[in-house]
Amino acid sequence: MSYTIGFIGAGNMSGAIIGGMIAKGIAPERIIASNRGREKLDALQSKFGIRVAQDNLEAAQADVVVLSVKPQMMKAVCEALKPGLGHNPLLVTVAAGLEVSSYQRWLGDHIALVRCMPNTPSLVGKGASGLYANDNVSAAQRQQVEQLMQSVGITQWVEKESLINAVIAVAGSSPAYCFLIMEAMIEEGVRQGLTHAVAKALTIQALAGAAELAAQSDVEVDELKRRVMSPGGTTEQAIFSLEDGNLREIFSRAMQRCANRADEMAKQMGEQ
Ligand SMILES: NC(=O)C1=CN([C@@H]2O[C@H](COP(=O)(O)OP(=O)(O)OC[C@H]3O[C@@H](n4cnc5c(N)ncnc54)[C@H](O)[C@@H]3O)[C@@H](O)[C@H]2O)C=CC1
Ligand SMILES: O=C(O)[C@@H]1CCC=N1
Repeated sequence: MSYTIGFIGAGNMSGAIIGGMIAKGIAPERIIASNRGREKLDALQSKFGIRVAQDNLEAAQADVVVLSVKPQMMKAVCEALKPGLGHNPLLVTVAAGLEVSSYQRWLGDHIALVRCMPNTPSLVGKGASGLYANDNVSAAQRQQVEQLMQSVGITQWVEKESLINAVIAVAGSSPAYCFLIMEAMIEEGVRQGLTHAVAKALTIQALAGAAELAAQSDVEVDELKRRVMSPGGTTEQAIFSLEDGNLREIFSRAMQRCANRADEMAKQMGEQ
């Protein structure tokens, strides 16, 4: 793999993907990034040794161009990039709630575009990305983006664009749900007398261990849950309490709001 990768926008998500790629051994000189301010670019350059561009058009000369600005900025960024995309690179957008049709309106119907919905654990090689390709993306380009994103975690293709919103709810946004759960567990551990450091270390390892066990196990997660719940023991009291509190419904509502927001953003920005 020797093609070059340009990142337009060097914020949290680009930083996570770039960091993950470098950790996986992708040569830093193959990566070039642009950003509105210098500070984040300088930080990425000194941390990872990647190349930084003077402007977006320079980063867009790469073979694969990752569009990673906030959705609200995307139209202006794309319109300014358009004259510099004559080499017809593979475009990969990580923006939530912006549909292929919008990019085609801004950049032309011919563009080869993959919508990728990654998440920040990409930084530590544990990313989970959903991918959707428009009809102009060749089989070789599909492989290219898959290989790229698999350098920072797992990938799953979805064959209907609307399913990207479900991917946001399940994977793009979900690290934040997990951090909230961690916060709540650490707070209660401290209330019960542990130091913050001890509660934090145990919480993180318990959740990471549970995730690893689920990943390596050939039984469903409900069975893994059952194996912790000794009848008449402690765990079932906690699980009963969470079920009584309608945790499933809480998650269902939260994830619906997440996906609905992506839908709403697509409608708002699709009109631009
Ligand atoms: N943060 C996350 O966990 C995830 C974010 N995303 C998507 O990634 C995209 C970027 O999000 P974040 O990295 O979180 O935001 P961010 O705000 O950290 O990064 C965006 C970067 O774009 C730069 N920027 C703004 N206008 C620009 C312009 N005209 N030209 C060049 N750079 C410009 C900003 O200075 C900033 O550094 C969004 O579209 C978001 O939907 C997708 C999945 C997960
Ligand atoms: O909150 C957001 O809109 C972005 C998309 C998925 C994660 N962060």
